[in-house]
Parts: sequence; C-alpha cells; structure tokens
Amino acid sequence: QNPSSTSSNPRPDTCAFEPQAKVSDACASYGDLDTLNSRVHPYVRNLAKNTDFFSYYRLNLYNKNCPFFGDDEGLCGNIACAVTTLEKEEDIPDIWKAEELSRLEGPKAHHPPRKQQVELKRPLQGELGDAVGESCVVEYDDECDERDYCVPEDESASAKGDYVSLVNNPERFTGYSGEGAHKIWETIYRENCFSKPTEPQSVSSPGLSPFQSLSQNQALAAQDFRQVMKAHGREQAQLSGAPLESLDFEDECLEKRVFYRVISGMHASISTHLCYDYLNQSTGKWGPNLECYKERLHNYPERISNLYFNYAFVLRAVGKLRDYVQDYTFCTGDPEQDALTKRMITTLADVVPEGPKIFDESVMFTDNTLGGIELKEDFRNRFRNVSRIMDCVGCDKCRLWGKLQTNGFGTALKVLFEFGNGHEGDEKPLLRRTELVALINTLDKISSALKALEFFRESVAAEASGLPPPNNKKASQPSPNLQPPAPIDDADELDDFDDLDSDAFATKADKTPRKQPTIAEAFRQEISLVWRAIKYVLRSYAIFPKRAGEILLAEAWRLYAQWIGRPVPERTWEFKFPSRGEL
Ligand SMILES: Cc1cc2nc3c(=O)[nH]c(=O)nc-3n(C[C@H](O)[C@H](O)[C@H](O)COP(=O)(O)OP(=O)(O)OC[C@H]3O[C@@H](n4cnc5c(N)ncnc54)[C@H](O)[C@@H]3O)c2cc1C
Repeated sequence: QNPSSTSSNPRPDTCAFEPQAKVSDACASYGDLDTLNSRVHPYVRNLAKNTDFFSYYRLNLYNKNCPFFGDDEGLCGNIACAVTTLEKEEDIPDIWKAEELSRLEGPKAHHPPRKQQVELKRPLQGELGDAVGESCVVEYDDECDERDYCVPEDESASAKGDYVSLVNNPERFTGYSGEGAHKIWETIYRENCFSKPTEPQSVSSPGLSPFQSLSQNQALAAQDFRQVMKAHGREQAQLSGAPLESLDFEDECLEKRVFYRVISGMHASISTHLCYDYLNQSTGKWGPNLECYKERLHNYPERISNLYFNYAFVLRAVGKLRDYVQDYTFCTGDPEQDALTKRMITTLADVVPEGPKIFDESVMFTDNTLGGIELKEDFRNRFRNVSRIMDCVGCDKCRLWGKLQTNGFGTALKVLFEFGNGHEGDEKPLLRRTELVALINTLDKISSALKALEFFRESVAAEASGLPPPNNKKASQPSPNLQPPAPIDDADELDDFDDLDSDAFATKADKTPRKQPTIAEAFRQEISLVWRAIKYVLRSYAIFPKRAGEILLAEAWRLYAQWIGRPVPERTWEFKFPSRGEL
C-alpha cells in the first residue's frame, strides 16, 4: 500500500483555502507552504531576475515542427504574443555567447546509443497495446538521454536557437485563446491516459475531441479536464461496451495522479499569471483582473490545490540540488559572479526543509504490482510528449513559457527520480544549463503565482465585506531593467531566516547559531562594502549614456502612443537607489 494514498490524505478539492489542511499527495499543509513561500519568494525572485545565468534562456522557439497539428492551428497575431529575442551579439551576456558556449565542455548528459533506445522502446509499446490512440504513442528522440523527462533544448553553438531575456518577456495576458488554445490543452491532458493493457480504447479514439463529443451543456457542466475526460470516456465506453470501472480516475495510482496534478497545476499557474498581469483593453493598463481569477480559479479549489502540489514538488527538487551545485561550474567567466550565483542558489536550497517534509518522492514507482519500472518509463515518455506538444502552441510568448516550464518540471522529475532516494542509478545524471535555468524559473513562476493568489484571495474577501481592495503587490513582478546581480549578504540572509515560526520547517541555516563577527571581520566587511559601492558608481557612469538614450526613446514612444490614441505602454524604467544587498 502506498503511504501517500492512505485515507489520511484528503481529497484534492477539500479545504483548499484552509491553512491547516494538508495538500493532497504532498506532505505539507497549505499554511506551511504559504509560510515557506514568504521566505523562498525573495530568494527565487532575486535569482531569476538579477543573475545573467538565470535570466536568459536559449531555446529553439521557431524552428521545431509541431508533430500533432497543421501549421495554421490557432496562430496568435497579437503584439502581446510576440517574443523579443536577442539579435545583437553585444546584447547577449558573455555567459550565453556562442563563442563561450562552443568553448565549454558543459554539463551535458550522456546520450544512450540508438540501439539502447530501441530496446527501451519495445516493452513499453507492448504494454500499451496496439489500440492506444495517437497521442498516447510514445516517440523517441535521438537527442534524449534515457533519463530525460523532456525533449532537451540543445544549447551547443551549432544548434539552432534563440537567446531570450526572460525578464523582458514576462509571462502575462496575451489574448491567445479559442479553439487553438483548447486543442493544445486537450492534447496535453490526453497524455494522462495511462491505462491498463485491456482498456486502451477508452479515452483514446483518435481525432475525437472530448469537447466535440459532449453536448454543450455537459461540456459547460464539466469543471475541468479530468471530468471532461471522464464523461467523454464514459460515453465512448457505452458505445464500445467497455466496463465503466476501467475509466475510474478516482482510484488511479499515485503516479498517475501526480502526472495529472503537474499538468493541471501548471495550467493553474499560467491562468494565475495571465489574470494577475492582465491587459485592460479599454485603458491600455496592465494589472490584476479579479473577474478573470474568479472565473478560472476561485471556484476550482482542485486547480489551486494542484498549484500548491507543484510548489511542494519543485521546491523539493531544488532542495535536493544543494550538494549538486557545489561542484557545478556556473561559467560566467567572472569568478566573483560565479561564486555569487552559487551562493545564492545554495542559500535558496538551504531554505528548503531537508528530507521528505514537503514531498516524498521515495514512495513513487515502488509498487511492483503496478510494474514500477515500466510505469516510470511510461511516465517519462508521456512527459516528453507534453514537451513536444508545446511546439504546437500558436502564441510565441505562451510557447516560450510553456516550453520553459515543461522543461522545468521535467528537470524536477529527473532530480527527484534519478538523483537517489531509492531511485539510485549508476551515477547521477548531469544537468544541462538550460535545465537548471528552467527549473529555477519554473519555481519562480509557481512561487509568484502563490503570491498572486494571496492577493486575489484578499481582494475577494475585501469585496465581500465592502472594504477597499488590498494594495497590489506588483513589486514581485519582474522589472524589465537589467540590474547588476544583487548579492545576498550573509547578514541579510540570516535576517530573512528569523521569521520562521514552524519547527517542522527548521532548516540547516535556521539551526546554525549566529556568530558575532570579530572586529577584523566587521572591518573587512565594511571595506568590501565600500569597494562594491565604488564599483557600482563607476559602472553606473559607464552605462549612463546608453541608459539615458534608452529612457529617452522609451518616453518618446510613450508620448507618441498617447498622441495617436493607442494604449500607452507601461514605463519600463525607474529611478532607484541600490540597497546594501544590491551593491
Ligand atoms: C501552453 C500554453 C501556454 C499559454 N500561455 C498563456 C499566456 O502566457 N498568456 C495568456 O494570456 N494565455 C496563455 N495561454 C492560453 C490560456 O491558457 C487559455 O487557453 C486561454 O486564456 C483561454 O482560456 P479558457 O478560459 O477558454 O480556458 P483554458 O484555460 O483554455 O482551459 C480549457 C479547459 O480546461 C479546463 N481547465 C482549466 N484550467 C484547468 C486546470 N488548472 N486544471 C484542469 N483543467 C483545467 C477547463 O475545463 C477549461 O474549460 C496558454 C495556452 C497554452 C496551451
């Protein structure tokens, strides 16, 4: 019996807003995770926003073919769907430049020979049976490591790819919707059609959409994809005479539930971001849209629960990376920045409770009656298919974040299931740079989504009691300005650990008694601060002409937009004095 599927685990849709309730299939309560997120959020924001390593991503955004639909499937022509890629070599940080990449040995994973991949393929197809529908058929990719959960982004200099600043292309409302977007979500959820060999036909009739086959009323009544798929499956089963029990999604094993939760949680995170950073088309202003939140999330506690589940899941993976990153070369070419990035990610990993306190991956893929190893293989291949489906998304911005987050979840799965804890392989797989970047940015997205949900919940409560809405904590939104990486000062780090009130979440850093610095240490710290301040000022002088030009251009463009009556773009710069930590 799987410990995570015992009756102590509540149904996913119970008490999503009750702090004490435990998040189903995870090991922590909503309240614990919110507390933890209050501490994690600034760290992960800092990493994602302020370091070159984590704020740029290289991916093949335009050149991959969609293996599932035609090219004309729901393309998005809105300006908000566009992605600004870095075209000029000088805009690309040194660390990501092609010449640097070609010089790097890089933490590239070993690829299994073709023969081994073919052998891996056979038992899996046998298990699924011939009647499995199109989207359930697993494809293999020559580029994949056998332990990858995702089709990897090849960052080598020879590969096709675009450099993107993640800070300058935030995930927000784009207007991408309708049939095209629905079809993608539907195809993604179909990857969840794990089924026993005797009943593969139940939910997999090729070409038939669950939405199409349901009456409009049924489709409206169905609250999320699990119910749509279930209702669809029931109709299909009635036609084909298959037993209805074979379609029971409630009794599915932990692993299948986890697959569904990851997808649904990612969907919920995307919905939260687009509602939080929504374009009011009549005023041209960006900001939270409470109605959007109510329609997509507030009345669907299971979706919110899945988002919390994803948080526990990804955070656990980041915590497990603590030792791994100690030997990782961040390759910035600048040893100071290298050490800083490593220190920042170590600090973040330190905040994560050790052991299975928030998520226990060791209970997965262990039940031999369900074919633990085959199930894991099946799980992995279905996840790879999800990453391929992302190439079909018709909006560039949505595709960018969809691909990045799938890669992030794929990396979390790889870390959780291939890095020990009862799932020990011969050696730990290496992580590509793009995988690490995707993992941290995915955590950043979920962490920010939880913060946005807090804001929305307060807004709903304020509305119900006739109070004014709470302040919009837009501070957590990335600023498009690139600032020098903000180091976390040792003293500041420890200050942030102070407000922890749950013993269960005491971490190594919490338990470390604070040492008073000696006079010599305090003197050295001050000298170092003065030196960093001087460097900061000199750097500011050096970049001033370029920055001033950019500001003038941006302001001229805003004036022009106002003059011709178009929505005025948001201001992309701000005056700011650096804090001690940012020096
Ligand atoms: C990969 C991807 C990335 C996207 N990124 C963006 C973006 O960055 N910005 C943007 O504005 N739009 C984005 N979109 C579009 C957006 O997700 C919606 O599809 C669009 O806004 C239309 O929303 P909708 O209300 O019709 O329902 P959709 O969100 O399209 O959902 C379709 C159906 O899925 C079910 N459902 C919804 N949420 C969940 C859930 N959490 N769990 C289970 N079932 C659920 C419901 O039955 C719903 O009717 C993206 C779409 C995709 C496929």
